[in-house]
Amino acid sequence: MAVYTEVREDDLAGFVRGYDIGAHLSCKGIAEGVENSNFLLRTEAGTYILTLYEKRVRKDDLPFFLRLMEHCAEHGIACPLPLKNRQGQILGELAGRPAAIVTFLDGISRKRPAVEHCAQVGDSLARLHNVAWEFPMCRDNALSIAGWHALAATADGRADEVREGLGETIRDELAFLDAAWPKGLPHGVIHADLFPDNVLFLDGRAPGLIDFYFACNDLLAYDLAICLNAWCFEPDNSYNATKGRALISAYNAARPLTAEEIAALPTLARGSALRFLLTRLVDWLSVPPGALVKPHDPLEYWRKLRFHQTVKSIADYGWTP
Ligand SMILES: Nc1ncnc2c1ncn2[C@@H]1O[C@H](COP(=O)(O)OP(=O)(O)OP(=O)(O)O)[C@@H](O)[C@H]1O
Ligand SMILES: N[C@@H](CCO)C(=O)O
Repeated sequence: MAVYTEVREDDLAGFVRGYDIGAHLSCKGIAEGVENSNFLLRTEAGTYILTLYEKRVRKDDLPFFLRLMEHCAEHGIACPLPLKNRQGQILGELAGRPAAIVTFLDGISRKRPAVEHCAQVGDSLARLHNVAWEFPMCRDNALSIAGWHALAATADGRADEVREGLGETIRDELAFLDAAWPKGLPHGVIHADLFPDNVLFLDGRAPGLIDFYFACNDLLAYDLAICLNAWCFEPDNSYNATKGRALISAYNAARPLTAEEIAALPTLARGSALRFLLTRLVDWLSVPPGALVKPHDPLEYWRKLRFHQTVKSIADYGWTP
């Protein structure tokens, strides 16, 4: 359930009056998502998403996320466009929280993506990178290699509660990545969380991309590695090379990978697997007994990591240049 902040009817009406979208007709909490409070807002002018940003999102980062969505939407990416209020601002305040209204995207997310969905995501990710290249603002990735050490320290001593030997695996992998992490690859703005629940498919148009709240500046091919992990494994954790080929080849067609990126992909995939293993592990260990929120399984990413540790080159992902 992702409605943490309740909004009083009169506060909502006042907030909506600040925009040129007519009076509000209904406003319903959205159950999906875990970070922020999201509402489906219907007004006389149409349907929108109202988001109240909760504690995990730093207020200082919000202009980056919202301006990035605006930049991408204005450059042809199917993503939410933040609305400007009557003062020309895209960020306001409601019920004591920073709040924004963005356009609603039609479409449905695919829990079990097919090969064609992987191809569409590869294409959309590359187009996003091409367009975000010119975005003038910057935000460091707090969840890149330096951040993984901090996360590992947070879970220190307790990883083995989840699986025996997990603590040692994490330490060894960090040591490997410290030595092997590539330098000098093309970098720019990345989405950094383009999982199936953040992509809305609709026949006849490019998929809609949402949830830009991890976006940051980092290696572009690292974003592809995140998608490889999120889209190309089956529920039994086996890697699907047909999906991998579709994803990488569609990405490469819209933004050709450099030889250095191709060589680095297995290392980037290991880093990405470790990143989600660590954030999931920290969340898993911090859930109080009896809590309603069901955290994501960290071991899913431990299994993915083990697969990437066996990969010799990009050909093992089903694609060759
Ligand atoms: N612009 C949009 N158009 C249509 N639906 C949207 C839009 N934005 C959000 N949603 C819906 O709201 C849900 C939650 O949104 P979002 O993923 O941004 O939330 P979150 O709290 O940041 O979640 P998390 O980080 O856990 O994925 C989405 O799964 C989707 O169903
Ligand atoms: N996509 C992340 C959750 C944060 O949005 C995960 O699956 O671990």
